[in-house]
Amino acid sequence: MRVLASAPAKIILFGEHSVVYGKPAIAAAIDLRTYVWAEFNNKGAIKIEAKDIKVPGLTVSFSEDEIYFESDYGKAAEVLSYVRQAIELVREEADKNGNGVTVSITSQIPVGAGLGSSAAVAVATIGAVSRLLGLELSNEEIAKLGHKVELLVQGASSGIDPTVSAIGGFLHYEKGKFEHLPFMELPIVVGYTGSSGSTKELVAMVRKTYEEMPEVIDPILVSMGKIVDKAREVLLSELDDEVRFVQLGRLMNINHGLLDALGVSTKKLSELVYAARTAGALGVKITGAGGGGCMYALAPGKQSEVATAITIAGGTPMITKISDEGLRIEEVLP
Ligand SMILES: Nc1ncnc2c1ncn2[C@@H]1O[C@H](COP(=O)(O)OP(=O)(O)O)[C@@H](O)[C@H]1O
Ligand SMILES: C[C@@](O)(CCOP(=O)(O)O)CC(=O)O
Ligand SMILES: [Mg+2]
Repeated sequence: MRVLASAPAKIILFGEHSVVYGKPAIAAAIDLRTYVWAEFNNKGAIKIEAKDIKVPGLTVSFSEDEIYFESDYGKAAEVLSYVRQAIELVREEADKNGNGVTVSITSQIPVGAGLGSSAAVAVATIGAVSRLLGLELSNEEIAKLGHKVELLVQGASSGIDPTVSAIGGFLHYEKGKFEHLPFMELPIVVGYTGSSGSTKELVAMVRKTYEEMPEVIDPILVSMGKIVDKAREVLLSELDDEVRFVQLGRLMNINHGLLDALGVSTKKLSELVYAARTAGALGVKITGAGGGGCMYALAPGKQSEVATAITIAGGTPMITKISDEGLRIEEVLP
C-alpha cells in the first residue's frame, strides 16, 4: 500500500512570535505545498527520502576500490528531525512501533523561509503515515500531532503553523484554539530574501530577551496582540475592501516595526520591506520567525510593481493566493 498526502505553506498575517506567549495571531494557508509518499518497508526501520534537502558540506574520499561520503551527520540528522518525530509519533499513536515505514518528500516550499515548511512537512507526513497505518485521524487531530512535533523539535511552538497547514484557509488563532475568518482575496506579494532563519533559534533568542527584560518586552507582545484584535475587527467588518486594505496595511507596518524591535529582522528583510513600500504597497511586514526568510506586502493594484521592486532589491517575489485547502490525502494505492 502507498499513500500520498500534501499540506500547504502558510503566511502569518499578524502576530508571529507574540502568539508563542499566548497572544492571538492571524494566518492563512497559501498555494505552495509539500507532498509526502508513505509505504511500508520490511526492515522495521524509518527511511526518509527528502528530495529537496541539501546538507551543507560533503567530504568525499577515494581509495583504490571504494568512495566514502562524509557529511555533517549531525546536520543531516537534525534536518530530518521534524519528519522523524512525525513518523515516531504516528507509530506510537497506532501502537505499531515496529513497522518499517519509508517516506519520500518533495516540496514547493522554500525551507526556513518563514512559510511554515516545518509544519507542512510534519502535517503531510502525519497524514500519509497515519492513513498507511490504518488510523482515521481528523485534520484537527493531525494539527495537534503536528504541534507536538514542533514542540519536540523546536522546544517552543504556538501550534499556529501546523494548525493552518492542516486546516487551511484564513484562521484567527489563540492558545491552541482557532476560528475560521471569512475568506478574503488578499492581493499580496511574498518576497523571499534567499536566506533562511531557524525558527528554533529565533524563538529562543526572543525568549532570552524576554527573560532578561520582561518589563520592556511584555508591552511589545501585548501591543502585537492588540494589533491582531484590530485586524480581526477590520476583516470581520462590512467596510469596503479599499478601506479595509488601508487599515490592514497600517497595522502590518506597525507590526513589522515591533518585530524589528524584537530583533528578528535583518538588513535584507528591511531592504525588501522598504522597497515594497516605496513601490506603493499599503502594508509590508516580516512573515514567520524572521532572521531571513520572507516578508509579505499588501499591494492592491500594485502587485507587479511591488514584485519588480522586490527583485531590484535582490529578493525573489512570489505572487501567491490564499488557499482554502489544508491537508489533503491525494492518493491511496494498493
Ligand atoms: N522538504 C523538506 N523535507 C524534509 N524536512 C523539511 C522540508 N522542509 C522543511 N523541513 C524541515 O523544517 C526545517 C525548517 O523549519 P523552520 O526552521 O521552522 O522554517 P520554516 O518553517 O519557516 O520553513 C528544516 O530545517 C527541516 O528540518
Ligand atoms: C515565530 C513563530 O510565531 C512562527 C514561526 O513560523 P516559521 O517556522 O518561520 O514558518 C513560532 C510559532 O508560532 O510557533
Ligand atoms: Mg517552522
